[in-house]
Amino acid sequence: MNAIETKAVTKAFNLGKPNEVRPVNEVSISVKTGECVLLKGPSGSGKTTLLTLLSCLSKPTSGEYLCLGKPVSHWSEKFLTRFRKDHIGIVFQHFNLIKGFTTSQNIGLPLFPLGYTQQEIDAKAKEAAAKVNIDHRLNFKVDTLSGGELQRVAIARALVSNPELLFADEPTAHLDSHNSEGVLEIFADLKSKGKTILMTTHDPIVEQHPMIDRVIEMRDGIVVKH
Ligand SMILES: Nc1ncnc2c1ncn2[C@@H]1O[C@H](COP(=O)(O)OP(=O)(O)OP(=O)(O)O)[C@@H](O)[C@H]1O
Repeated sequence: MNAIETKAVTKAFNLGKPNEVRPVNEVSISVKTGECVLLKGPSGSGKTTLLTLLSCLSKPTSGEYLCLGKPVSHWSEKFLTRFRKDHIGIVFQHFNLIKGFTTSQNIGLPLFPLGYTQQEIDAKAKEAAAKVNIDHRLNFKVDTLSGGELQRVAIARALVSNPELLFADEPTAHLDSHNSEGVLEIFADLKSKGKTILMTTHDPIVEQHPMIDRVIEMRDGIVVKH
């Protein structure tokens, strides 16, 4: 089964205006359940925009997206948000953590709408933090953490709800080689448990990792290798 399937998906900004751009232009790709796929391409080629669409954070301007077999491109924001919380984990390029909140609170955020008690949320946040070696900072406000620590908090938050689909935008960008290897081990372990992973990277350590099944390459909003 395909976890991800897009049919001529386009994302346009400033539609119909002189400054219209199409960072994603009629992209048709598929990713099978359990695959680990790397999304590559030069800066500005549309990788983050495509990742944002695939992770159900935005809707395509045209085309169709089937996520875990569901026609999500036709859904309302409300359904899309619920679907994302139930099934999708996202590691953002710029982390998107909440300042003033602790590591534990940030990691636990995706669990709030899912009906867990505060005790359960704290326990799951601690477990996810331990996986990426950030459990010694659970009660620190994220404002005080280093770039590499913030990246690990962002990864723990993506893992905390045990999602079937994991999207990661440059997940090792701010990590030293030891922590990069650690993150890749976690991703490899998730893959061995049947999770589907799609990530962007410019990091050769990621590109050469044996868990990568396939590379999708983008140029100027178009998929040039699939
Ligand atoms: N909201 C927006 N409005 C207008 N243009 C946008 C918007 N979002 C993205 N773009 C443009 O789309 C293009 C692709 O951006 P995107 O961030 O997807 O590229 P990328 O391949 O992820 O780049 P990088 O490797 O540098 O992160 C860029 O030229 C960007 O300026």
